[in-house]
Amino acid sequence: MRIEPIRAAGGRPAHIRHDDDLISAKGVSVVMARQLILQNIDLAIPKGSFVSLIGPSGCGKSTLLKVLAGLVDPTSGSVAIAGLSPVEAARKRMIGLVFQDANLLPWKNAVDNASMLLSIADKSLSRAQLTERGQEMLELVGLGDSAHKRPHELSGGMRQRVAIARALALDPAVLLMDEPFGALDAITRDQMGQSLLEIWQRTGKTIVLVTHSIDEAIHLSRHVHVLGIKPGRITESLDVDLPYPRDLSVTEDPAFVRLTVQLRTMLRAGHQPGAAS
Ligand SMILES: Nc1ncnc2c1ncn2[C@@H]1O[C@H](COP(=O)(O)OP(=O)(O)OP(=O)(O)O)[C@@H](O)[C@H]1O
Repeated sequence: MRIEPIRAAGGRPAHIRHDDDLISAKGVSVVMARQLILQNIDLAIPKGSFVSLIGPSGCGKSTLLKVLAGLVDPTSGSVAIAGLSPVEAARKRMIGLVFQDANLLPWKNAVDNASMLLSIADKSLSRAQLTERGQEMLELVGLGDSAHKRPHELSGGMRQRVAIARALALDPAVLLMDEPFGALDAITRDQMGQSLLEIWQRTGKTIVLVTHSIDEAIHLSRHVHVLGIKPGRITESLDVDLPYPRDLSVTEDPAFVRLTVQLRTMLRAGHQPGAAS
């Protein structure tokens, strides 16, 4: 993985499809247990972008992320990741996943947890190579000094950093994150968001983040897609035209406050079942 210095990132409106779209979903609907969970989702996510999905509880954000990850098949419509099906992309190690629970192996230390998926994916790597890679990823997430600590010796935020390191060790093109900071206190959550932003700018990964937090979505993302409920569908998309690099002081910027008000209004509309898109 090439790790770049932090740089400013450009962008373009979310709804315009380009050749540089890494992820595209067209007309995706999902029916589960005879319920229409997702309806006619169109998404175009440019390579290197940071996109958030936000919406009321139960609107289908996690299901949509699972569709992108190849863990749930759409009932109709299609998804492509760099022209491949999500299952093929996952097989080629192009997708990294991070969930709310870090799910670390309690008997392994941080560096072994960080290299755990890589050790399964690439049997040709020696133990020394795995350790080197795990250590490199721990440095990237700011945990270089904690390589030998076991999960019970780490805070919740530190465990999530290891989970991010574990996903990045595969050098995926896409990082799909489902409420990764949802269980953390507000200050740790802010710090984790800031770290994620720096990791994104250093690695150039394409990140899709599911979040319930309006501030987190605006602080981190280039584009925010709002989902409405019953059925789950994209009701609005918002471009966050705040320059990168961003730090937490951006939250005091009047433009940030305006965007949070705008997003809150969009979310309110999406809370009405079947509200028009
Ligand atoms: N395997 C499944 N079988 C049947 N229904 C399911 C299944 N998985 C999810 N659902 C339903 O799909 C809907 C969307 O669930 P999902 O977890 O995707 O929503 P969400 O927006 O991520 O919710 P939250 O914000 O609370 O995590 C819910 O009504 C849920 O009960």
